[in-house]
Amino acid sequence: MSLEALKEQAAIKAVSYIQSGMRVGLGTGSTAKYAILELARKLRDGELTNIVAVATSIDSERLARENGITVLDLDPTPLDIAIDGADEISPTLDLIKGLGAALLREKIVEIQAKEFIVIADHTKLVSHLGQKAPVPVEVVQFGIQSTLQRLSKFGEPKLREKNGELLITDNGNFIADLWFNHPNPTALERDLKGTLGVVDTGFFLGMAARAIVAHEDRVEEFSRA
Ligand SMILES: O=C[C@H](O)[C@H](O)[C@H](O)COP(=O)(O)O
Repeated sequence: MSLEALKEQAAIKAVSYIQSGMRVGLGTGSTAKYAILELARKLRDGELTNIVAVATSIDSERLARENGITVLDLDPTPLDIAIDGADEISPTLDLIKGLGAALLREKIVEIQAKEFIVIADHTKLVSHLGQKAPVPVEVVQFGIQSTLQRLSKFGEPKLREKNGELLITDNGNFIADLWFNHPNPTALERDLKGTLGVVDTGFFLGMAARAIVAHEDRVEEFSRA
């Protein structure tokens, strides 16, 4: 089965947790896209009604609206559920996110969800964070070389590019992908957040309540202990 099919399977399972009347956080990326499309299908087919959503990126907001989902701005009311992909999922459901550059809005939305469900194909499972991916760090544009120098204390930061230009996030910032070799993501997250010029990081620690991961032969589901 293709990876795309696995992503779709995980997304469809996650959307089965959405009930009519819920406020839903919509993720960003190639896996979250399938959750948005499945939610839209259920609304169209009348399997769900009275759903409002908040999106974690301009792209996801556009996709949701184009498919008939009502998207509101985030306000302080809790969301019932948020569904999103991840770049790495540890055995304790800690995550690295942001290889799609949406980490800041994702964190702002998903922290407000009563239940955050992470969805993925099996290639995202790792034994420890940083095994396969750098942690994306959102940094302000001003003084970028100074911020990169401060970040180099923690690993090797590299400014992300897209189409030959520096990538600019939905929030007008840069992304520095930081390859790190640090045994304790909680301590690293604290240090990174305390670094001048850093807005936020792609560490999502203690946030996901449930993971739905599609393998070739089964869809595995596990909850935070
Ligand atoms: O910034 C992007 C997000 O954190 C994505 O959810 C993450 O990168 C996973 O994306 P994908 O499902 O495309 O692998």
